Amino acid sequence: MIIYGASGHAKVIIDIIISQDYDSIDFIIDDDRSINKLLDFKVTHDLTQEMVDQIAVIAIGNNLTRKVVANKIQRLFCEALVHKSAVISENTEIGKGTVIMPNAVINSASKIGVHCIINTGSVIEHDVVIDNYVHVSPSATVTGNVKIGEGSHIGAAATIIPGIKIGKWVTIGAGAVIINDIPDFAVVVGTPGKVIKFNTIKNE
Ligand SMILES: CC(=O)SCCNC(=O)CCNC(=O)[C@H](O)C(C)(C)COP(=O)(O)OP(=O)(O)OC[C@H]1O[C@@H](n2cnc3c(N)ncnc32)[C@H](O)[C@@H]1OP(=O)(O)O
Repeated sequence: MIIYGASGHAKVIIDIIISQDYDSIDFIIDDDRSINKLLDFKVTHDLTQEMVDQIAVIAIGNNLTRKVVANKIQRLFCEALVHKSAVISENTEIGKGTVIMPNAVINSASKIGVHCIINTGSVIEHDVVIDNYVHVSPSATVTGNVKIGEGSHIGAAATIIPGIKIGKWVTIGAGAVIINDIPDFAVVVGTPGKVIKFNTIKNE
């Protein structure tokens, strides 16, 4: 397997891979030539012929950058990587390249897109629909029947009450409690959550 991005996020992905004995970590690749090592792994900077048939995961925390890289490299991406301590209903759909961190819970009939991050200890309740490139941060709670649009970031320990629709490329601040639908690109903080500004996302 190839890990794209020698980041802190990559370190957690390495733990997931080791926790499940999924596959060996064959290469870690990063554009930044000043990074030569991540934990005990060598970091390389150029794609070589021997990497061509390797499945890949993108270890980049920024949602837009993850989307740009996924579209650019057009590789065969791995099935969802799930830490062994995560609890996932069998009645879920989870897209390729998505990573599920330790102690996350995903309940029945939820659907999660490609290249998402479902971070440590977060809860995705039943019948939730999460679009591609979303990040649900540590300890966030997404309750039943919530929908989250592409590229949105749900901050650490935020709570979204049932049935709410979060637009695309939204940022929900850490600790916010979301009780109303949120428009595309909004940045929302507080309890109850209020829109304070809008993200400018180019080339989404
Ligand atoms: C494994 C990992 O580490 S995953 C990483 C998870 N990351 C997170 O959860 C981070 C979530 N990000 C936040 O909460 C950020 O504060 C954001 C994105 C909401 C806002 O960040 P910025 O755009 O830089 O806004 P900025 O810091 O200038 O704050 C703007 C205003 O909102 C307030 N504010 C910012 N964040 C919050 C928050 N979480 N809750 C309440 N108020 C907040 C600020 O106090 C400020 O108020 P003021 O204008 O009255 O002074």
